[in-house]
Amino acid sequence: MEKLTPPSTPSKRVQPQITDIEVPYRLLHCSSKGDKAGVIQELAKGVEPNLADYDKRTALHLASSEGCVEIVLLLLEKGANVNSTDRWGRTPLSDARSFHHEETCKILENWGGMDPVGLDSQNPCCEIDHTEVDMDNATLIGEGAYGEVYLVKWRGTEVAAKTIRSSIASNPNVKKTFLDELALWQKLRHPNIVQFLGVLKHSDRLMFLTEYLRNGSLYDTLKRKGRLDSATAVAYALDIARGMNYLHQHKPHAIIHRDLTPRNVLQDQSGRLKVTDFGLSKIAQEKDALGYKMTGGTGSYRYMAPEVYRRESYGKSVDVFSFALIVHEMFHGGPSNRAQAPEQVADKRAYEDLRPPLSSFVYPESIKTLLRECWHKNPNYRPTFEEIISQLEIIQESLQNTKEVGCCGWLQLF
Ligand SMILES: Nc1ncnc2c1ncn2[C@@H]1O[C@H](COP(=O)(O)OP(=O)(O)OP(=O)(O)O)[C@@H](O)[C@H]1O
Repeated sequence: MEKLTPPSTPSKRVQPQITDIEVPYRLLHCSSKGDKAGVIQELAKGVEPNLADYDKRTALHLASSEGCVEIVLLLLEKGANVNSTDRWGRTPLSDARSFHHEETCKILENWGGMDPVGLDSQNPCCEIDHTEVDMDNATLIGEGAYGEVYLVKWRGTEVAAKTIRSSIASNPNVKKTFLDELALWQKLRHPNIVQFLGVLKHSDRLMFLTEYLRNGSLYDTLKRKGRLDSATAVAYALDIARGMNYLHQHKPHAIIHRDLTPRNVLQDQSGRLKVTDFGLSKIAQEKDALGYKMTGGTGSYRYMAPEVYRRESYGKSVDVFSFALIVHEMFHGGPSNRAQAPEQVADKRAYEDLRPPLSSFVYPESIKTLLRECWHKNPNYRPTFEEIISQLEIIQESLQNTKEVGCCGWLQLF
């Protein structure tokens, strides 16, 4: 399976970077472990109390999540920003509330702490009574990195039931993160986003329901059909881009998928594509034996943006990079470098700037230009999904015009 949980033995080229960044991050590690002496030591060395990790999580976020009252007080006294927000717009108070650390909440509130995502953390996931789901007649659809997926009937309607392995769900923090992600997912409504329905209550396993998409994943389609014709590929690309644009424009903070792959794009009966499983890659970031792991690595290697592989800070454009590789596969009929191990592919992309080939026969010029922009090594040069949608709409129109003109080969128009 090519799913990346942070590699235990990262590539040699990654190693020196980790060593470099791990030193100041001891403050974060000690804060999450409740090691007050360690925190005092780090602060005495001059480590900045507002130091944040790749997800912009500070020592105060971590101590608040764990309810380490003394460390929270210490950090505040040393100048930690009580309202620093992480990548998902969460403050230390949001975290303390999520884990019901009442005393910590009071301290943070006294210091002026606010909780901008309060509604998220107080609005639990929609719950479905497990007796309403007919598990006796469930059909196994498939299995992914997180668990099995079944086709079941809920109130007489066919839906997909996704189970989460007990090895993952048994960790209370991971479970909490997971339920928070689902609570966010349940608020989303978009034709190109798989609809979340609810989490099962009183079930012996952690399980949630989504709409059932009977045509399976884009991965299955490409395996079955191979290369797609240009009109279909562009229509599919537009579906994905529209779903992703909705996630990236989400307020108050953007939702980054971080694991956009052909397996996470499903097709409904009418042929429309929908994006699924966003945010779930977060639960792959389990804590290491020391209690805190400094890593940027989540998602599947084959579609991973170079900055994620190199464990640098990253933003929404990591999804644009993955999107480009998916579009490439639609024209190509699958990954171009199937024979190579996914991690090796990611390594070469990250350190040798290698990208899949763009043969002139298969790829219209306009698509080539778009792909080069989307997988640009500099994340700042990659277009937003809004810009991608505009470009794809123009390409789609040109394709339609070409069809109407009929006699000329469509390649001439690009
Ligand atoms: N809502 C759904 N409707 C229909 N089929 C689904 C649905 N969700 C998942 N599947 C199918 O179930 C299988 C397993 O899906 P799952 O999302 O668990 O893993 P994956 O996406 O294949 O891999 P990974 O977990 O590594 O991302 C896939 O073949 C997928 O097509």
